[in-house]
Amino acid sequence: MPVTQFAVQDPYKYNIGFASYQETTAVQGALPIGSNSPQKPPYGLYAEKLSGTAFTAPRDRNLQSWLYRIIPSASHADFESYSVPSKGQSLQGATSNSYKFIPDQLRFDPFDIEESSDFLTGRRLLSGCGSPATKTGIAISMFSAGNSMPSKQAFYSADGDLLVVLQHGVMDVQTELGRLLVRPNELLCIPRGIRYRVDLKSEAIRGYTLELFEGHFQLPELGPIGSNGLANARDFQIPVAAYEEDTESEWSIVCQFNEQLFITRQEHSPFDVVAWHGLYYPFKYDLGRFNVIGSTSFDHPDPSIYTVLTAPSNTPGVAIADFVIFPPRWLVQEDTFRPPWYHRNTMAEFMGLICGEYDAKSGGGFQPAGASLHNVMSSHGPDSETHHKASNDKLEPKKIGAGSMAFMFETSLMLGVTDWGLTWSKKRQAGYQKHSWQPLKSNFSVSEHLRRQS
Ligand SMILES: O=C(O)Cc1cc(O)ccc1O
Ligand SMILES: [Fe+2]
Repeated sequence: MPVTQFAVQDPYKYNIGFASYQETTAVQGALPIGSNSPQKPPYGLYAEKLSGTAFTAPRDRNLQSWLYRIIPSASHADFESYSVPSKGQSLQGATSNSYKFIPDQLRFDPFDIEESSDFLTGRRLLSGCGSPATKTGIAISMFSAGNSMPSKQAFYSADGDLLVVLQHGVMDVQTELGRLLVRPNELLCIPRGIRYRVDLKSEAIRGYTLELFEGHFQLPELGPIGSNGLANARDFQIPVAAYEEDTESEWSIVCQFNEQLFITRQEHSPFDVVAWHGLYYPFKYDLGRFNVIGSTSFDHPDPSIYTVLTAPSNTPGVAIADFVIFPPRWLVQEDTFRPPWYHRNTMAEFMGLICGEYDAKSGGGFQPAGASLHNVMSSHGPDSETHHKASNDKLEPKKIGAGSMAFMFETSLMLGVTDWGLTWSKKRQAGYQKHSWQPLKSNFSVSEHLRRQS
């Protein structure tokens, strides 16, 4: 069900279309026509280019935007090192250097909401691989907040694109390129470098983030599915230009650079972009609009049919990160064990739950705001209870996952876990593997099988 049914209405206007060329202006005539950097841009604005790819990237991957702003972003003081005041482990305290790479299947209880935090100070690195300095890999964090970011503060990350999966609350996100309201079941993507701030439109927020240090997300190919299906390009929403004129107050800009934070100050709002055009911009997508495709005959398909976005590696068909969802859907397969099969995967699978119950893990151990990690080649699948039930269920058409939305960050990389995840957060479930799979008993009996066949 689309999030538009959600109680909090979205006051903002959007343009639409994944990877579609945009032009938007908050003041008529602010966009130069036919050129990008005229000698004198309209209204005395400064032209500034924002590159999301190398200038020379192939046309079909090239992401650039032209911003027309009141003061260039270059006008600021020196950067200084910055530590976030936080009770938990700060971004600086947990970096990729401290990852533990372990094969254990991991599951986490719902992560707490840290009321005293804001979106910036409330991010806790949980898992990842690679390094922003070499533009390789990803990082997965939990975030929670009970406060808006301080007024006159903005944040940007030089490390990579940020995918936000909001699990609770409502976020009002002011970006250089315009404003977005984000509610649970909506996905937000803020590309590398774009300045933004997060105000709360609810008492608290909580969710998951994926930082992509390399490349960008794109829609998966549809192949034989044809020209529509899964996440349709039309359903991606892009902010329209919205600026504030403030060349008096002191603003602080916090920057994440190679997992460290820096701060600089300037006497003008970073949200002064009056007009922009290009292909590099933030967007949001309502997961309720996902068009689910599935098997109408037999067998459980690979979860890749539920891919919303993929960030490809240089190896064809292999992703640095896929964002996959498990929306409500009908199961109709005949003579089929319908939950996911037992499997070992060369990709690592990090899962989270926005709401409801994940059909493959019903026993209550995988809860909204919790998580699981099944690393490279770590065996997993239905727990013994789910197996027993699904092997004996009557195979009628059945709607599963009503009111539920589970998701998976799937990556070709091995995922390390921070000490915050393993111990400090106190959310790692003891005995996950023991309770899920060790109770599985042998059902092997040749004579019983032959008896049933005769
Ligand atoms: O492990 C999981 O729950 C995720 C998953 C779901 C599915 O339908 C098939 C494979 C898979 O890894
Ligand atoms: Fe899996």
